[in-house]
Amino acid sequence: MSEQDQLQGLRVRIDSLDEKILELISERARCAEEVARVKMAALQPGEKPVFYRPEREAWVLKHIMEINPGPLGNEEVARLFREIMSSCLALEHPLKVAYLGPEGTFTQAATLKHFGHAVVSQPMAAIDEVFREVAAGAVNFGVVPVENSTEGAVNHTLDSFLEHDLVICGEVELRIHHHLLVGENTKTNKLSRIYSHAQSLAQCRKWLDAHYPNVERVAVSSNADAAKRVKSEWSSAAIAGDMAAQLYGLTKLAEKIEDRPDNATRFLIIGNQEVPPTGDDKTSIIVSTSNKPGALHDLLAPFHQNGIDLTRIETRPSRSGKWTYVFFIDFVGHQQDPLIRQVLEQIGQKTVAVKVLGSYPKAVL
Ligand SMILES: O=C(O)C(=O)C[C@]1(C(=O)O)C=C[C@@H](O)C=C1
Repeated sequence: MSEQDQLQGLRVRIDSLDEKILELISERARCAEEVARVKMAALQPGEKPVFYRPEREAWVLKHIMEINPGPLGNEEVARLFREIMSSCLALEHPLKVAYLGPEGTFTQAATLKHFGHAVVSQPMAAIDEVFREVAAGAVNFGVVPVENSTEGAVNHTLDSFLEHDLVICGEVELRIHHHLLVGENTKTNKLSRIYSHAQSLAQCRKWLDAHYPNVERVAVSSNADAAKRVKSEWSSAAIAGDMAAQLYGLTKLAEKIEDRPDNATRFLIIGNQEVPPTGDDKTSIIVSTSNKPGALHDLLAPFHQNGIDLTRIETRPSRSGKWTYVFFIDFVGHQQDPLIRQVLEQIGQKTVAVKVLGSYPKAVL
């Protein structure tokens, strides 16, 4: 059989499979519409419907990865189902999500990775604004960066939790690849400035020392802002990611220039909704202790005694007194698990105050 005939035969098969896939996706979407009707019908007077169910979404994605027969990889199939669910949810009720902008930031990429492309995403100028939009009910959820594997905690986010009463509903992790970007008119042999966010400059410090030791490094409010400036300046370059490069039509002079190849940032989804357990959850708490010797040891002992995995501990000034501190602690488990309840009670007896920021499914994608 000629190549042409073979291709013709395979394409006929693909067309027929696409039609079946479309039929099944449409049937799934009709099911989601039915789910929305059931949720609405079950509402008590004054109760608001909850369309977005992070615990269910985590289960669906994990299940798909478990039964994936290949040849597509697990991440690839999960990404496809992520988008199908995103569209189904938009049929039920379009979600509004605020993120740390401007457009083209890694936080926008994290938002789309977590919620899919069918959400209505709104860029905010600062982390605190994301918190305020969610608290005011202007959006359903917010997405903010909380820690980077190279540079550590994002203090603005931690501090905002001290000022707002919001719940952590999820987490998402994003591999961060930085590129050196230039515009069409950039004279690449005459670079005098490299713009980027301070954290990104820090994440590429060694690479910059080796390749551009004498070029001024200018910290700006975001990587997307850096990319925007470069468009109109012939002697500047920016360090930013793929989304910003695409958005501003820049080309890569050098790719993946981050000093650590495993550079990743963790983002939190903030909202007003408590998330039920999935069996594979994390919990985040804020604790303030008295300022006396052994206080931190007393605080951590119940975790150790009960075999609970701490995944992170961070200290910040409490803002309510000089030299007093609060601890942000993340650990494995859900606040409704009996063992975790017991640990939280024990901690409550030993500390000045404990506040649970939320229990949420571990990042799946
Ligand atoms: O199971 C639900 O509660 C749904 O609303 C359906 C569905 C889905 O498409 O599978 C859609 C949105 C939710 O966030 C979770 C799952």
